[in-house]
Amino acid sequence: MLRATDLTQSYGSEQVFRELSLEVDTGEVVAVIGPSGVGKSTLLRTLALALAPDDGTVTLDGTAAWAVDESERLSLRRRIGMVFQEANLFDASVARNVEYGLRVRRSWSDRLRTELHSILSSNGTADAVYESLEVVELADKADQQAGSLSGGEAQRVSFARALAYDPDVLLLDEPTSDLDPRNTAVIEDAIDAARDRGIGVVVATHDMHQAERVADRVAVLLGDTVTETAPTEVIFEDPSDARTRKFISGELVY
Ligand SMILES: Nc1ncnc2c1ncn2[C@@H]1O[C@H](COP(=O)(O)OP(=O)(O)OP(=O)(O)O)[C@@H](O)[C@H]1O
Repeated sequence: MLRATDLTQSYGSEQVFRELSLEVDTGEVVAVIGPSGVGKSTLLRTLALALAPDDGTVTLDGTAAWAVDESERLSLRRRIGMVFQEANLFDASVARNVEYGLRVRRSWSDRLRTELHSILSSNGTADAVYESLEVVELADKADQQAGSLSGGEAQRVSFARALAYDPDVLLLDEPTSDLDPRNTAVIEDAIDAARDRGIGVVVATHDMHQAERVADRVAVLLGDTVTETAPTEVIFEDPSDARTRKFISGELVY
């Protein structure tokens, strides 16, 4: 569904990666693993259409994002949700924060506005808000102020907001890097739930165990490109690329 082909990306004269290809299908979880600073965040921002690649294409359902005009690209971008390493919540209730995902979506078109109007209850809180909060096991905190949450809970709310946004593709940039095992497990279950909803998920993580737990396929980003992409068990049990093998076995590879 989301397909990146032969991407090259730089900041000024500093090339981050070259000729990198990656795709994620409906209802599939792809993990991108690689050492710190290798370019995982840059790749996700490129897939999110927030950064134009120097070269290569990003297509969503066959539409090449950088070959269409800006308004069409914006509508492609709106089908992509993102969760960052740090939660970024407003000074409002948990429910309002999640509802924001719906509101953003609602502002897109009159058709959607009409559809969402029908699911919004009289006090302006949608069932979808609670459904999303249930996925991250926080429905009981819907009325609590976001500022009173722990860091892990706040990150779970960010995830719920991304789900309420109802994206076709969800990009997760180190979503659990600051979290304890309990909060990490909730987020990983939520990744499963996203997959069950048919969302294509790309998760960048430096945690190989996490990749092993959540991903259907793994792409290994080493040096300046993806050395190997394969089903998760192949990457961890029988990778074909020598550099992938070294990285998986814990050797430092840059
Ligand atoms: N906005 C920017 N301007 C210039 N250079 C940048 C910018 N963002 C990232 N870089 C550089 O690009 C390279 C890749 O960074 P990126 O954040 O994509 O890597 P990463 O794999 O996500 O790292 P980490 O796992 O530590 O978050 C790094 O050398 C970084 O310093």
